[in-house]
Amino acid sequence: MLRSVFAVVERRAEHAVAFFYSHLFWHNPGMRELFPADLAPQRDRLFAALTHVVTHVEDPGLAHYLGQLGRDHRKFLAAPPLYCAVGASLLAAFAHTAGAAWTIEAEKAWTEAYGRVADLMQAGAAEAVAEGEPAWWDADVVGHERYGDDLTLLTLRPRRPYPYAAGQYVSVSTLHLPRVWRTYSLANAPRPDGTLELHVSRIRGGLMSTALTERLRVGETVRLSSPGGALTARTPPGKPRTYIAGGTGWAPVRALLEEAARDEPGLEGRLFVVARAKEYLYGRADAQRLCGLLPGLHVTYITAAPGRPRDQATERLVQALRAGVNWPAHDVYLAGPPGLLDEVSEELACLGTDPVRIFHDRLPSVGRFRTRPATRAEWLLSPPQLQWHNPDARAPREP
Ligand SMILES: NC(=O)C1=CN([C@@H]2O[C@H](COP(=O)(O)OP(=O)(O)OC[C@H]3O[C@@H](n4cnc5c(N)ncnc54)[C@H](O)[C@@H]3O)[C@@H](O)[C@H]2O)C=CC1
Repeated sequence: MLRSVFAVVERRAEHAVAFFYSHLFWHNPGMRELFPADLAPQRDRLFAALTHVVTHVEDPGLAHYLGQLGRDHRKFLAAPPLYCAVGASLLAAFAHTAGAAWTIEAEKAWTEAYGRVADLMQAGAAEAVAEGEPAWWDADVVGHERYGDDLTLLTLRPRRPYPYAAGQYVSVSTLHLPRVWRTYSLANAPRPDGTLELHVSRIRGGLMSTALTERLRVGETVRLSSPGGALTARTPPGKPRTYIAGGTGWAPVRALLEEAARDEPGLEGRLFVVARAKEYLYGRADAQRLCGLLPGLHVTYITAAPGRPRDQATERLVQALRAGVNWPAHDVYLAGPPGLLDEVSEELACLGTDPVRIFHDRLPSVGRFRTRPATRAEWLLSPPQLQWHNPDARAPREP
């Protein structure tokens, strides 16, 4: 029942989301200020979350997932009245959009489902409060280094201990863009002094990357969410592995290598560092240093040929991967732009790497939100990619 109604609503997602926010803010004008000025990215997150729920209804892990989501939603100042108001507006949007599929049974099923979702999220939030976990971590900007026009290395010092594992990412918010949160990979393994490094690539039209590059200054404070991400898997000792970093995807790979240099300096593997051009290989010196500490790691740098488009570097990378041997034995850690992740994952699967041993996160690209497909044909031709901060991977996972 839940899925059949959602299938109809999802096909009219643009319309449903527009109706949902209009309904919410019309009936609760005070709640507008809880949301960012630009609601476009929100609509994808809302449907990403709903899609996750309806596709995992029978999954026993769903309750845990919703608990984590509730914990994480504290950074949006989500309190019980918001959960009630969102539920009412969501059901109104479904009723408006689902047409003949919105029967009495459908309304009952969705009302119960939303109630359960809201209860689990609020229970997760209450648990976090009881454990003393903050809604967000304030962190002081202690370093702001520019590399060329587009790249900034930020060093942050959280004001209280920030627990995370190498390879994870964090949502960041700054007062320059109230209520906007964007994900960035943490570029270092936990350090004794608690400082964190983020690599920010300025994206054309990207609000947050531009604010962090152009407007943020040393001495200011940013907010950090709890960490998330799938690069917390670890390869069993002795198993070979490959790290592939595209652009600022170097950040989480650097963190993983830092950890490996400390815990497993004898590891055998390959490292590919890919950038659009030579001057964008900002991690080269660091990669050399880490490879010095990891003598079994063989590094290859790949850039596009001068004057060629940046994606040519990916073609070159794919050729280099094809020249490698023994792919079925390797675990692969992959980070970079979504296009690179797709091409490389596909290629590695062809080369024999077990797809469940290819670890990557899909961080949302700022400024590239497309309209969602509205018809079955559009879905088929251009399936939506669900991209959002997934907090459901906090603790380091066992391999
Ligand atoms: N944990 C992760 O996976 C991380 C992912 N990112 C993602 O990286 C992107 C920003 O990175 P930049 O440094 O600006 O990278 P970039 O735009 O300079 O790209 C670096 C390389 O990635 C490849 N690439 C880019 N777009 C591609 C496409 N559509 N198809 C095939 N290959 C493509 C190209 O080889 C390019 O030279 C954002 O999308 C961000 O979300 C950034 C940091 C961490």
